[in-house]
Amino acid sequence: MAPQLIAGRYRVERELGRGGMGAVWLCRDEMLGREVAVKQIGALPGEAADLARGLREARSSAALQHPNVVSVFDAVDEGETIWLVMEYVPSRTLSQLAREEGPLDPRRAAAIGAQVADGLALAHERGTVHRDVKPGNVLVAEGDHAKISDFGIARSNAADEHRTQTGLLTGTPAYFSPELARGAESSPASDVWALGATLYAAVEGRQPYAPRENAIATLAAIAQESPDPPRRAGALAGVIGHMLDPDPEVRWSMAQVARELHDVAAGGAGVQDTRADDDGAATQVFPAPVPAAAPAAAAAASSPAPEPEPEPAPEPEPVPAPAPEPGRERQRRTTAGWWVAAVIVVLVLAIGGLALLATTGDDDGAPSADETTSAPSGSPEPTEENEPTEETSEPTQEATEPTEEPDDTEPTQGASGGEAVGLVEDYYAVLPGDRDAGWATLSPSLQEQIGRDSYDGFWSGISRVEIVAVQDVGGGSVDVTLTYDGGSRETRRIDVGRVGGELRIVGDRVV
Ligand SMILES: Nc1ncnc2c1ncn2[C@@H]1O[C@H](COP(=O)(O)OP(=O)(O)OP(=O)(O)O)[C@@H](O)[C@H]1O
Repeated sequence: MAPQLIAGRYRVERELGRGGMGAVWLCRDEMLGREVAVKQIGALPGEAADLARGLREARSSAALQHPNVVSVFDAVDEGETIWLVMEYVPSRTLSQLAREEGPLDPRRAAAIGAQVADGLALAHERGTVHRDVKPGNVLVAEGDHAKISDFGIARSNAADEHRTQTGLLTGTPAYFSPELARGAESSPASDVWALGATLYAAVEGRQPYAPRENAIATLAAIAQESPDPPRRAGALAGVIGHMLDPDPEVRWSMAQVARELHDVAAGGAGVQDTRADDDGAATQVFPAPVPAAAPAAAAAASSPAPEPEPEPAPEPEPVPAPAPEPGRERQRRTTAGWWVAAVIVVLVLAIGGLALLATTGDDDGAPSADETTSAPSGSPEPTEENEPTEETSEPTQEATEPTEEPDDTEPTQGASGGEAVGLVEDYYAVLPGDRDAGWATLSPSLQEQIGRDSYDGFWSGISRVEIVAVQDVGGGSVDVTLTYDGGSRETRRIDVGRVGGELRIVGDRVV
């Protein structure tokens, strides 16, 4: 039965939804006169102490103020029940969105993912791991403003992880990384995997690992096999590939993920996923299709996410990898042997006294409670029927990418090689610190293509950019090789011209 007044202060207005741990209520905070979302967390058998510790950490996560993180205002302990008081976000979860609208356009998914990655990157910087990143925990509000929720079960890095004191395993198996599935502790890298799996599900309309008969079988599959390469991810494919790197040591950091997602969201062509397999051969597990005409966005220089075409278009096919085919990595992991599954089973039985508590809210594609108004699903795994269908129209990259044709609405005159090199050096010298100055270096039509929000979003995730090499390639164009934050490196072709007599950057793409 619905409570009426929680903690003597929060007046219940209606139920917002239910997850594996309990209900979430829309309440009015009578003290502060504002609406809040209050989540009920039932104590698990023998877990009171652990829960209390988790809640202390939830309180400390209230200090995590970020526009893309659902704020936690309070945690109220009322004996058997604990209430988490959060910012109310009128929204749909990402899983609801995908279910209602079909698989997302890759650039839209990248834009949502970039915001979530921004929030998670800050959490990681502060030493907090989310531990339950999944589509059901991504709240998407008006204008696709995304927030990651459920930091309530997050723990600081030092704390006990997915395994609780009595051995219950918390989290959502479908979004477990391979190392977690093998029994490792959660880490920032496992959050990166989970966000990769979340974006995969958003664009593909299915989870990276098809639901199995039970959670342990799902974990075994994750531990042993690579997911099928995404087929609809377009420019997002390479980023997802890096996020789903089976090796947590090599997997990108959340900060790098954020940067790359902003770039794709802003129209960038995306990265190739070229990682070496055991033979040292480059294996494109998830190649990013790069249409010949794609202009690629610039360090933010790119067009905003195009609107999806109304007409269905054929699915973009992954670019064939040169030598070893995408299935190779999958095969290598599969042949690692069934012992992995056995280890998982033994581990779970040993630590858990048979208990495996897997949160299974709408994250897995199951209908959310606010759609079904039913009790939380007792089914350990979601059903395929609840996944977004694949029939939904998906614009091809070719259809949605802006072309490289010069913008004839903006008369430009060429620049000399020296002028172009000088302008590019000046441009990167002011970034990322002075975004206004950087922005002013772009021609008006490039500014219009990119959008100031995307530009700021891209550069706000970077603390240092350095020019490694710069080369005049003629015609007012310059190839510049950059490193971001001393890590990721890319080469961009920057086109410079005179607009109204002033030197400006008129084009930019990854080469
Ligand atoms: N801060 C919030 N503002 C608005 N709605 C929310 C908020 N938090 C949760 N909800 C709604 O309540 C539903 C249930 O949330 P909850 O966090 O319990 O689900 P879950 O993440 O699927 O479950 P679990 O806790 O098992 O991971 C969500 O699907 C969402 O629709």
